[in-house]
Amino acid sequence: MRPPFDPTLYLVTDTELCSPRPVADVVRAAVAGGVTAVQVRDKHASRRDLLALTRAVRDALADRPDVPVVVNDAVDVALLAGADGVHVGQDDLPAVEVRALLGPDRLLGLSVESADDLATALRLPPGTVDVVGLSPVWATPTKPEAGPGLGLEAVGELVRTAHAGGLLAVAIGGIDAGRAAAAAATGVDGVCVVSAVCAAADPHAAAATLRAAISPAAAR
Ligand SMILES: Cc1ncc(COP(=O)(O)OP(=O)(O)O)c(N)n1
Ligand SMILES: Cc1ncsc1CCOP(=O)(O)O
Ligand SMILES: [Mg+2]
Repeated sequence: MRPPFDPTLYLVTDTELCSPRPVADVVRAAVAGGVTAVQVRDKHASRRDLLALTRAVRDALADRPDVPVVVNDAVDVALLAGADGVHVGQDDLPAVEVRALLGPDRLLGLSVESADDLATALRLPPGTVDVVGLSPVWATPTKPEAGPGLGLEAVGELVRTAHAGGLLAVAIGGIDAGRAAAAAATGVDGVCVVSAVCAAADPHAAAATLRAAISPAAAR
């Protein structure tokens, strides 16, 4: 059985943007502010360092078992760290093979950059993928190679198709406090942020502001 997964406010970490603060400290503050899921992402870390980073984040959330920790790209690290799942993109290991390594009890996220990507994801064996990351909603300096944004209308269409196929959908790319409500209004199950929290002077306050923008009634 998969762990509970509430992606309402999904933090994807960036070690450089968190610096000089330890990533685990930023994550802990952001979760206290309303982040509901965390993805450990460090494109410059060795596998060894990514493993240590993931363990540090898990330890920092030891009292928050309700907040899943997902590893970006590295299924080996996710398994070794006992993480709740892994997120892969179109150029990473194929989702079916990652699922075979992960087993049935962990979450698998897959990036979707087009209607074709989504159609391919929906043809995978049932239970392969849990959530698609619609990417990017807006162009973003955090990942310039992600290219131009899909736009809100296209994201809304992808969300409807993902839901019809039984998948959760989250939106990522260029989402900040000013855009979070519009991104959430597409019908996504959650919004993902990197710089809006990792580069914030006060990650707790940044998360609380995002959370209030996304789900005003549920805001703490
Ligand atoms: C939730 C979520 N969606 C999309 C991405 C992007 O993944 P990918 O395309 O593999 O790019 P990198 O993050 O590996 O640079 C994501 N990480 N999370
Ligand atoms: C990892 C990733 N995948 C698509 S866009 C992106 C980065 C999003 O960063 P930000 O929230 O700072 O725009
Ligand atoms: Mg990737």
